[in-house]
Amino acid sequence: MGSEQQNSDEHLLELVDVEASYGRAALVLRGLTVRVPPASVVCLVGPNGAGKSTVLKVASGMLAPRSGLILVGGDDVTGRRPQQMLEAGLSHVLQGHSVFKEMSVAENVLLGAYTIKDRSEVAERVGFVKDLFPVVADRWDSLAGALSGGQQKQVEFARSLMVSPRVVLLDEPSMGLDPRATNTVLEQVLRMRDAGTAVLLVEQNARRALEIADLGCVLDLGRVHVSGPAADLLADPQLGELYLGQRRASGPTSTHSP
Ligand SMILES: Nc1ncnc2c1ncn2[C@@H]1O[C@H](COP(=O)(O)OP(=O)(O)OP(=O)(O)O)[C@@H](O)[C@H]1O
Repeated sequence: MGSEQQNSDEHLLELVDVEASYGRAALVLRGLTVRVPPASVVCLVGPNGAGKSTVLKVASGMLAPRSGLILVGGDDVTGRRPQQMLEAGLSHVLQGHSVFKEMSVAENVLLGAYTIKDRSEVAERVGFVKDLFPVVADRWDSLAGALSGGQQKQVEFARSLMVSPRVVLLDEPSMGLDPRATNTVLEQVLRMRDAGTAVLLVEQNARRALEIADLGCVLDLGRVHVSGPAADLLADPQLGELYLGQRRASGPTSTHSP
């Protein structure tokens, strides 16, 4: 485990030495490096205000970095706008709920395909997301507002996959869901990965998210404090105590307060 993931040609998304702020306010990201390999779930954890959501905003072009590089498949996309980031292969599922409740599941999902002109490609993608998310297929003609919170989140996932992204950026997909719905949503995250889409995940439920992630990055004060295989982060007692809400079974209590 190290303070930074190793570089390689294999990464789909790389944020390298990124600094970012909101307007002229103080830096929120302070030289942060995060890399997402293919076919992986990379989870960002850390205390409130560490900058996790900001990493996703920078990656999707919602917030331009002050310095540093953003690479997609090795191509420099630094400074591109959200539509261009989408075209480069980065699809952002924002925090909170973004389904249009008075529209059908079908209409919500097809909103994700508005840039695709080829109708056969749209049909192919509809088939893909229906296979991946059975609830989307089963409730295709239902009003989205009639679905549970966890089901609505899967509609958002399906919408984000319509453009065949390389990496999906998921910001706290379990927010507001009960433990059972959280488990369902996180299982669907794994299905997305297994179907070929890498995932950069921010989750309030850090422990549960690391249990399903391949890699984890612990952020603190806008930097990567430590990163590595998610299982290693989970097994580290100090990280558990400081960042994952877990007390050590014995030994002195840390005085750190992240
Ligand atoms: N739109 C904004 N304008 C100004 N400051 C912002 C904005 N969004 C976030 N910030 C500030 O940036 C810092 C990092 O916020 P961010 O949401 O990225 O943290 P986070 O790690 O995702 O935290 P949380 O777990 O609470 O969502 C915080 O100090 C926050 O107040």
